[in-house]
Amino acid sequence: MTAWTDLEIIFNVCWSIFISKELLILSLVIYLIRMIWKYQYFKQRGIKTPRHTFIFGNYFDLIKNKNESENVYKWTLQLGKTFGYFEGHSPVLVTSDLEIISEVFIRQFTNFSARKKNPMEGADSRNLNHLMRSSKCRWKRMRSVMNPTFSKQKLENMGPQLIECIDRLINKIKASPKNELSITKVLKKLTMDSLWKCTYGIDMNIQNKPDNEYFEASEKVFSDAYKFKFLKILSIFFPELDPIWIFISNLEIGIKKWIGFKNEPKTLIINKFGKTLKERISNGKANKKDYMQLLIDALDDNERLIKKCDQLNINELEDKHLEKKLTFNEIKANLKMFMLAGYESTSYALSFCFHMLATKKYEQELIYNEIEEFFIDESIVPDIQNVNKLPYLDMFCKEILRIYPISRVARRCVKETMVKGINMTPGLVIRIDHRAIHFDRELWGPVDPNEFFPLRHKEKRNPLSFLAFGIGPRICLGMKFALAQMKLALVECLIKFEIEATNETPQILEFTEGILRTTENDIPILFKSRVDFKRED
Ligand code: HEM
Repeated sequence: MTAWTDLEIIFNVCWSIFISKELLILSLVIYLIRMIWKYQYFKQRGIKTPRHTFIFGNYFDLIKNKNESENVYKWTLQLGKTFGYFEGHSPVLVTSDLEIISEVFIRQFTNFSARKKNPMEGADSRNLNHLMRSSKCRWKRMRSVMNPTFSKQKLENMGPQLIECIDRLINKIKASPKNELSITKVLKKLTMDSLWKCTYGIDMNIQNKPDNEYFEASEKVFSDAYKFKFLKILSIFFPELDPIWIFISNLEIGIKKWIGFKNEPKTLIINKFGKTLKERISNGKANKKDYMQLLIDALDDNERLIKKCDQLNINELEDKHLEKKLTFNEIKANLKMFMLAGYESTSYALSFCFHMLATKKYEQELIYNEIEEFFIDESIVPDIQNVNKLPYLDMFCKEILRIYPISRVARRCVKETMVKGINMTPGLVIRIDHRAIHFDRELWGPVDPNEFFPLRHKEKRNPLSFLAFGIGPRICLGMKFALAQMKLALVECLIKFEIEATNETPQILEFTEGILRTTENDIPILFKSRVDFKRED
């Protein structure tokens, strides 16, 4: 009802100021007819949908209990591997059919080079839209600049900084009362500290700063994603009017700032990066080879040249014609994106690992024995390369991400095409039901996929069956860094501590979904100093 009331107000204002009543009524009628026609999208293609309502589509069923993945999976069980639903009147095709996934994400990638977006994000080519939100040649240009971020050599160089950050975590554990810690927040600080140090070359020491303004702002970006926001909802139900919603949102931010409210978290973060960036540029070519330097080396404010490259056809774009350049604003936006993409996801993956080690002691024993055997010689200390030589640990981390996938994987069609007999048109979102794939008996059996069983990764599986980091050219850019950090932190902690559950540690994790799929509550863990780690002199 309120949505209608607000629309009425907007229409009334437009009415009295700009346009005639008749024109407005005609526009409204055309809009409603278009909406009715849009609801035919899947019917015209012979694709099943759950029952939906006018205007809202399936949106409220989708976000019910803040658990989108489970709701989507329930639809898969009812409707089969491929079906459609509506967010407002925007169609979303859900699939766990590997043939369709392979076409969309790999073979026909250029027709699906965009991600699912919130209408409030504006056009993919908007100046402040970063790698995650860009598409076509703009995405390719940005990705080609960032691809070397975690090359083998660069990752090796990051090793000592990463270890320094993990040492801070160990000191935090040692200093905690009764060695008991709620780990989620602590690990978020670890992963943020590491990203600042390893990829931006700045030692923020966030782990030892209780109220770091920047950390709090980043946390707020994620927690805000769970909050009901009227403008966001309107933009989902009436995406064609997004310029209006974006304008109102910017106006709201502007007014808040003007009357002295603290900066909105995203603005605070981007300003911080703008300042850091200017400092690094004015210091001349710093002797650094990190992510920030990669972006700075690509800095070019010849926007005309850059935008010309973005207009090219991605299918015909050869590497030699690709301008590996970024504007100042793009660099700022990407610095912000990279931190948000990296810290929360890795910290939750690590939290789930600690929870598993605390609640399944035999898993801890298996990993500990592997570590003890590998590092028995005192001259070998854990580093970013050798932690990759522990096969059980590797399988353990992958199994964690199989049973607890953190991030959704979806694409948006940018060019009309046929996929497995389905006509897909620009704007259609194709979303993978990763819950269905990660728990598919044919792909992950014979041991019950509902069981936590790392050894299942020993067998060669279909490469499309593990989707924790996505697939195809837009696969997670930070995958190697995330895994290295997880393994190094686990090895360092297991050498020093036995990990145990406390009376408050939940046996089963309860999930909630905003930008990522995470746990609602923090996870308390007991770290008991280890006395049995043996090394040969
Ligand atoms: C365990 C930790 C992580 C998980 C589970 C994860 C998962 C994902 C997933 C599922 C995607 C979407 C891929 C697709 O659409 O095919 C993604 C994209 C991305 N991730 Fe991660 N990620 C993690 C850590 C990181 C880290 C540490 C960084 C950076 C430091 C990072 C940076 C990115 C970026 C930049 C993209 C966008 C790539 C593009 O659009 O081209 N991620 N991640």
